[in-house]
Amino acid sequence: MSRVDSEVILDGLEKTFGDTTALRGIDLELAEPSIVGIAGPNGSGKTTLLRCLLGVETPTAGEARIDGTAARTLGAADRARIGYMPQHRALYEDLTVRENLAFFARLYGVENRADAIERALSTVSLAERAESRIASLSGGMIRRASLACAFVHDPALLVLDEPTVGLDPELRASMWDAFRDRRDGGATILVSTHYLAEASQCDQVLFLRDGRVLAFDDPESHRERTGTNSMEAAFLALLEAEL
Ligand SMILES: Nc1ncnc2c1ncn2[C@@H]1O[C@H](COP(=O)(O)OP(=O)(O)OP(=O)(O)O)[C@@H](O)[C@H]1O
Repeated sequence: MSRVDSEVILDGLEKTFGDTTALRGIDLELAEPSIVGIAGPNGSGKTTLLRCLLGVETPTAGEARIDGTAARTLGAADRARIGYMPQHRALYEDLTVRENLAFFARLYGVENRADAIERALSTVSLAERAESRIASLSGGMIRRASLACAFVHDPALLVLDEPTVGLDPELRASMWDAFRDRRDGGATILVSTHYLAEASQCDQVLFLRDGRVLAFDDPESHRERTGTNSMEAAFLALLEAEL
């Protein structure tokens, strides 16, 4: 599949749920393939930001655009260029890993499905369990299967909501290798995390707090600007500077 880089724009994105304000005016522009971490404490707005970007949540004000198209008006062809791994399980538990992958490949109109499925299985090192039903897998294997389903159509934009939560260090490292592979192949990857140490593996990190952008930069610049030597310390310094 020939791929054109994906352009992502968040323009004054605001979202309220009743009395709760989840996003308070988020601006972001991404034009180059990169891994962008969305980091912040529980409830800071990470999932809401990603859901607005995907068009499954309608912003109260502002707009998210992918390649110039407002997220809430994305059509089937636009969606076929996007891969999404939600925070919660979204696979068919009674189907095998391979059957789930075949379902998503068909949904996205992948032409050479058998090859695409093998590639996705090997990316997440799950080929040996391809014929296992999802319900019989460990939590870590299910997360890898979810990631494979988000990858199977070789999307230009990948949106991953806490993809490594609950995984052991070895599995996490292999997931990050898979993200870098995709980035090197031209994809833009937005990945939310509340593990700040992990955020240092991103090309750029957007720190969120209470629905606001505290800072957006590459990890080294975050550390330099705050005079710290870890992402946790950088985030704490940014929080203190705000108080
Ligand atoms: N559908 C909803 N209805 C009401 N409030 C919501 C809804 N979705 C999110 N919120 C609220 O919006 C705020 C941001 O939530 P969000 O899930 O985006 O945060 P998060 O940074 O992803 O959190 P976590 O790290 O816990 O996943 C929270 O106060 C949350 O309770």
